[in-house]
Amino acid sequence: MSFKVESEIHCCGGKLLKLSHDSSKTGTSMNVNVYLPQQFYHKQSDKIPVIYYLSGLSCTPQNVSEKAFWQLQADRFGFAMVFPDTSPRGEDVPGDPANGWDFGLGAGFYVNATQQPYAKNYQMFSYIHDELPTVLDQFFKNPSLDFLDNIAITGHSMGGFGAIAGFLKHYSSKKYKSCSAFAPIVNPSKVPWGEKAFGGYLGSDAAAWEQYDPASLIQKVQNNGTDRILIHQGTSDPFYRDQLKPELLLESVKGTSWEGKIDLELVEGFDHSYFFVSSFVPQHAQFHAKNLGLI
Ligand SMILES: N[C@@H](CCC(=O)N[C@@H](CSC=O)C(=O)NCC(=O)O)C(=O)O
Repeated sequence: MSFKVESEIHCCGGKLLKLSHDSSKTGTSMNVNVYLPQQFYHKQSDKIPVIYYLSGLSCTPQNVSEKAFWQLQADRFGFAMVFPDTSPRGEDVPGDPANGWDFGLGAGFYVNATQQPYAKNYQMFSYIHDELPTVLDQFFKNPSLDFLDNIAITGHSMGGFGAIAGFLKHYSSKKYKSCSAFAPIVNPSKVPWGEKAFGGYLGSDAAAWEQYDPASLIQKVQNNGTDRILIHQGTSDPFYRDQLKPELLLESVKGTSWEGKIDLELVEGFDHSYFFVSSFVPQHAQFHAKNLGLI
């Protein structure tokens, strides 16, 4: 499995690599950006952990690379960042019949579609959590970079959903050392964006939806330790009350081992944009750096 290096850009103290590769899971070429921090180039670290950042609806890997300022934090703590794309793309990849931006191209929702015509390409869960880390590890073949073991996951909006779902679905194997999210869709089965995506990709079977819905998943996994999930949500986010509803996650964990372990920070006046995301990236970086053993 080989990546094409589309460009290599000096950024902060390290480099942003814009890569593409043929994915066996999606059957398409996939774009992914990787930031390697200054510690990688100056050999200040033995093993550099990786944070996977899942972007939101309509995004490519460029939005976060250009507007979230993760690179400064990566240099500060010594982790690398992986910014995957949000869906398969290409002329033969089916999109939204309604031509919306909340389904189809740019809106893969990080699930494995079971419904036609999406099942062939929209295998984003397997792509993100299995194929991508493996092929990155094989491509870089560098013992200083840890794409597989000491890793964390975060994301924004649809990507916040994808991060929490992926973290919880792999919780028994502790695949991800920590999880955080910016304005995530926490209960997709109950909101319009999620109903449209799950209906289209997974069909009408409620059990299939529950398999990915953080508000259901979290009730089935036992938190025996000190794990916490960090979430920031802007109070002026236009999607807060209809699509995101972070309070539903707090409700769902009442009486479970996760009660009191979801740190939901409501931040007054912030919206849904990358002005919001970038404002709280330093806090999320510190949270993950601690869980990844960097501080
Ligand atoms: N493209 C749409 C706006 C869609 C939008 O707001 N997307 C958010 C994520 S929403 C949840 O998943 C986003 O991150 N946009 C990218 C950005 O750079 O801000 C439109 O044009 O209205």
